[in-house]
Amino acid sequence: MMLNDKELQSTGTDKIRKYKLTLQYIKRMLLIVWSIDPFLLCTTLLLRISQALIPVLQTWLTLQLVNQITLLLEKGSPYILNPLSTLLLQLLVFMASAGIKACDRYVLSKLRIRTQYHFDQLIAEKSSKIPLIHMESSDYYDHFYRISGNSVRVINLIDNVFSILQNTVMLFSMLILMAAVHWGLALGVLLLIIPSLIVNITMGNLRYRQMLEQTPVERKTGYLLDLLSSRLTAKELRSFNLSKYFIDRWSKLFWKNGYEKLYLEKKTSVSVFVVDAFGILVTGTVMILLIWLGALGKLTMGAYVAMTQTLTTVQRGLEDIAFRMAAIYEDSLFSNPLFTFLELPEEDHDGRVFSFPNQILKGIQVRNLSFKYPKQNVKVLEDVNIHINQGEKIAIVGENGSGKTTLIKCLLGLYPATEGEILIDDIDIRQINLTELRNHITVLYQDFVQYQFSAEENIGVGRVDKMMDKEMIFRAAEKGGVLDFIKDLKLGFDTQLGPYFSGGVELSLGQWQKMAISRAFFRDAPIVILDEPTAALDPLAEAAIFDQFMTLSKGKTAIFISHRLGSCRNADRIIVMKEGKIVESGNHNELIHLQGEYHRMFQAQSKWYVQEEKAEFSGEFR
Ligand SMILES: Nc1ncnc2c1ncn2[C@@H]1O[C@H](COP(=O)(O)OP(=O)(O)OP(=O)(O)O)[C@@H](O)[C@H]1O
Repeated sequence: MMLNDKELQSTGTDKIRKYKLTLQYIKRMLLIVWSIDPFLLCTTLLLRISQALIPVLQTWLTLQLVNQITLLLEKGSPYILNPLSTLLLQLLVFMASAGIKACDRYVLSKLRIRTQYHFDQLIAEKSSKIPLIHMESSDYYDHFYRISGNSVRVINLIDNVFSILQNTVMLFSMLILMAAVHWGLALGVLLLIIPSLIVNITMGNLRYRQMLEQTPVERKTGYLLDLLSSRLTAKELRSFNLSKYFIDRWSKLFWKNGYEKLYLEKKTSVSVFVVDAFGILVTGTVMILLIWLGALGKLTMGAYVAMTQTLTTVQRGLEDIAFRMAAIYEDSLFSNPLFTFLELPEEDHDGRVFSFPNQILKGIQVRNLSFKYPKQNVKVLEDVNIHINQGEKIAIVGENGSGKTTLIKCLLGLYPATEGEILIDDIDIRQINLTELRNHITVLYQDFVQYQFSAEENIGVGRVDKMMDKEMIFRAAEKGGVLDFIKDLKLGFDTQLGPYFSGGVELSLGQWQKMAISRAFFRDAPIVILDEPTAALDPLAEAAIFDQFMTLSKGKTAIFISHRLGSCRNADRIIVMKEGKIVESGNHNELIHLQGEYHRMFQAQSKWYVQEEKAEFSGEFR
């Protein structure tokens, strides 16, 4: 059962339930680590128990050694053999202890790396399966921020559980030894644990609540730092003299959280001091008890030395237990977002019982489609109806924000329709196998990815199963218009692109776009969608790319979005969108004759070109 953030903030109201949940988390984590490597887990357990028995053995040897040395001092050299053999034994125990510690360190490191791999893999897989619509909300990014780096807490938790076990075994053996001398000694050291435990658990709780509250501001400070250091923003920041403005904003946010953190640290430091002072008083009382026992003649020299040594060891062990118990509590709280994240709903594969049609016959039908973004009241798409025939080339045009990209994302099944449906050959896309649906559509977004990989991989990722087919990559590069420039690169298709990694060659935005277009050609799917991927190309290059797409996508259904209406003239049909609705539909000539929205936009654009032409003739542009 998962604990949500609100529940966690209600401290004091439901503590028992929270501690029960902590135990559940521990159990869950132990089971996960057990599933990762049971052998390593058992080895760690054995090593910790062995380590736990060393201090009692050492204390007993110290007791013997001091008594033997006292005897040697009193009676002379015939008594030398006993202390020498005890000393030798003690050295051997030290050696064994060092060996066990070294093994434990290595085994734990191995377990740590394997656990981190396991969780990072789970997080990566989960992230790739979360429906895109969830990623449109800031809640997702707050959540993701909270879990980043927290997978390491899982192994910390295991380490802490085992250390507590080790210390408990050690303490019991030591307490037995102390109680054998006097019961008051054992009682005194037991008193040390309680305040330390309370303070550490309370502070852990406060730190967790602070982390939850501070996440949004913390993310903003991170974002501002990224803006200040990123290559993508460097140009604009310098040109607009924005650095000081952003540094000031970052500084304010940093200190907002910084002061809150410092306040908590101050509270923690005061509490720790109070606990330490109490510890000193208890230790002092126990030491007085020892001296009193000495005065009564109930303590040998060896027992006195051993007891003071025991006192330090026990005190350290108790402090360690208190600290680790609090750490476990804190780690389990921090693991809560991790487990919640791993339980987020994934893209729905249920009910997707249909395969993608082998051959599309009836085309794509959008029926009464409406769509709202999460937490928004306004419909971004409203009652959209389109029928796209198999092999038809459709252009979608409209002003910024009219809903073109959102419509495409609905068509791809990336956003679920709020109302209405989308059918391919009469099959609702919500019922088509998701992998097949994606495999049959090539889509090129306006914000396509500039992969910092080789030129060959940049094209190859369009279709991973055909990535090794160099001939096919070559042809895709040719179609996308990048072949000549790739040939000119020093290492040809093997050249690393982008400036992020060593030896990388940066491309112009237009060249990156052509790489992305080649990738789309390489994918070779029956439905092709281009969401304004040619914006960085000059008008001639854009027209050429669209014409080439038209020719090369013969027999395929193609949908493309462009703001340059000249590029859409050759489309079979142009769909005009305005404020989330389809307001006009027809070919170029029909829409021009209609004298409506398309005509208005076309006139505005052509006027611009005509004016430019006139200006050039009259020398205004020189
Ligand atoms: N993640 C989001 N959350 C809320 N609203 C959004 C989100 N993304 C887009 N919108 C809104 O949806 C509307 C349609 O956006 P969309 O990106 O589909 O328009 P578009 O026609 O493709 O615009 P452009 O031509 O500028 O690319 C806009 O009003 C936009 O503000």
